[in-house]
Amino acid sequence: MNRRMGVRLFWAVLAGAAADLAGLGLIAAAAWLITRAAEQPPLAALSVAIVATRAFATGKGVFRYAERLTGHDVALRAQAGTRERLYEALIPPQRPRHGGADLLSRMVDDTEAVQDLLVRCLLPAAAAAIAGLAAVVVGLTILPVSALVLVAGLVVAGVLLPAGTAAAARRWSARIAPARAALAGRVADLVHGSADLAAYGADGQALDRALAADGALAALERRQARVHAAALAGGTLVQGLTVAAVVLIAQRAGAGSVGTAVLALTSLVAFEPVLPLAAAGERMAGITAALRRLREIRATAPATTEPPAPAPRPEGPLTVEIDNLVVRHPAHDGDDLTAMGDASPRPAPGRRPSAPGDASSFPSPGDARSPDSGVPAPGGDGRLPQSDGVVPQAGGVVPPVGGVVPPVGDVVPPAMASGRPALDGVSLRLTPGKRVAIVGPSGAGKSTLLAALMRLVEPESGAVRVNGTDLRDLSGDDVRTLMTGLTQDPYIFRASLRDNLRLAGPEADDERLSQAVRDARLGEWVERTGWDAELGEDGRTVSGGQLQRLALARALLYDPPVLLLDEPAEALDEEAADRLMSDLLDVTRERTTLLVTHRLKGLELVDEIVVLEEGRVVQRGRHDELVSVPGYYRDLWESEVLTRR
Ligand SMILES: Nc1ncnc2c1ncn2[C@@H]1O[C@H](COP(=O)(O)OP(=O)(O)OP(=O)(O)O)[C@@H](O)[C@H]1O
Repeated sequence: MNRRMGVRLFWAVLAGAAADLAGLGLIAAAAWLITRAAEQPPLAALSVAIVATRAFATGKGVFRYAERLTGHDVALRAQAGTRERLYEALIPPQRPRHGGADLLSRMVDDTEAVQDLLVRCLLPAAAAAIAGLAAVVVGLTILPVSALVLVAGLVVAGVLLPAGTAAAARRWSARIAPARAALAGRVADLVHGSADLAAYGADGQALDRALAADGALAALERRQARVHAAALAGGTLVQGLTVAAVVLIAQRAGAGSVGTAVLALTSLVAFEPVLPLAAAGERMAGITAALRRLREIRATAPATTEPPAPAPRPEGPLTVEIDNLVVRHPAHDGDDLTAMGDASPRPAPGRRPSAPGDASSFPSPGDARSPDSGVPAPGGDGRLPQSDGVVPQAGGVVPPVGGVVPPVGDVVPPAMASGRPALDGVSLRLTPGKRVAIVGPSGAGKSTLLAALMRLVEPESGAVRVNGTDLRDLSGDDVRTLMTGLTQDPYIFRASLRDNLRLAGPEADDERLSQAVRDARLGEWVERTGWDAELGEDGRTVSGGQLQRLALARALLYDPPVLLLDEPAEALDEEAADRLMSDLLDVTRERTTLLVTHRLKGLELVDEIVVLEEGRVVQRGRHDELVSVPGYYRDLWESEVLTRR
């Protein structure tokens, strides 16, 4: 917290304490006034008390207003600052350790905890301490022994009870938080997976599971609410007992009716700001947990390290040299997203689970590729599945809720399981205008190579250089200005078609936009749909093929010096995919391009084909050379020719 915030907080505490003191003064003055008036003294003897009562009554309202204003001002500023720091922490490429629902709840609920910490805990506690102290001082001046009783009561209600509720809440939240996370995961599954659940008739089961999670959470919360009610009742009981004790002591000590009334009412009012502290203690447990979760996110190390003084961005025609590159993905600790019912956004419509002939696009760093579970190919012949776009599923098994259907067919064992690097000594040279295609079975490391080029993963050894400058010396943003393209699971925003495209070219005029959609073979659809048509969130109103082409149009519009394309024809039917690939090879002529693909048709036009297997280059050359020698490429080519017949 900076100095300015500290000063604001100080004023808020002062205003809160002044309001409580005014309340105390009001009761004390009123009590004195009423009891003294009963003795019928001359009016002049009451005038000070009358003025004081008025002043305290007005002051209480004014100070309370000032406290609310300054307190909320500080709290909202602190919350905004926390959100800002959280967003900043999320900007650099990171391993996605948290599911979408979890992250959203951290961004909304956990940052609100900062507001509660100030408004519901720290400010009231500070104000209550000052008011309590003042009440004790009043007691000390009238009857010191009554002040001791008051101190005891205030300590029980203001310290012991809140400590007890905080401890109980910690115990409860240890049980409630997982139950809440389980419910959030189930609900996210229902929302994002509704189409799949309906398709496999699994919606009833999923709904039952969500209802069971809801029931479990409700039962825990009911029990917690009982503890909460007991704590509140306990506070009121302590208040009553303390006041009764003070009255008894005052009477026994012969404090007189005025003194007794002042002591009793002062004690009663001193508890007013103290009693809510039991609830604050309970909230405190949730707040500390929320702050810990926020720190956890902020402490997550970025996937790559930015250089302290980035080198200038290389200009002109670019030559990219990949030199003996080794990349190893970090092991995932703890967050098993699929097992937890990962609530991350569903794959784009039309996307299928990773399967042979169907690579998912290049990953965000740390993307846990659960599809690559190493399920062996039926018959182990490494053949491609039929190319009608239907992915065979093992025995027609209903996909696990929140999980992924295991792929069948041509996959290499996951790098994680075998401890091998995802890329193991890959070298490649991309000169200006050269087009290179990367092919290989699922899990071979193709997407990892593109991620390394976009500086989304850190190489273990080797280097990627652009015009001689190591990517590690450039800022990540600069690298992604030079080399980018069709990303993994492209996202379509809830915005017009034009705005969705403009994301990649805010300055682009209509002609450039039209050219990009024509190049992505989307012209007809755009004409039919209209540039101003609103597209749904996550592309829910467009087909898988349209989404893919729209993303491709975006990449073409951005027009980076080195164009990276990860399975641009994914999710298209064979005819459309062939057309798209042929157009793509047309528009990328003379453009430095790295193309990851499982479709070999048209690759005779590229300058070099690199075959990756288990992170290593196993074949490289031109199409004609590769089909003339036995190996993965020729097998793939033959199976493609067979399936086209
Ligand atoms: N974020 C990650 N964390 C851990 N392992 C990963 C991660 N991303 C990929 N891997 C592993 O690295 C290896 C290469 O994965 P990569 O996604 O690069 O393969 P790919 O050839 O692009 O596969 P596909 O064709 O299915 O997209 C695989 O074994 C995969 O399990």
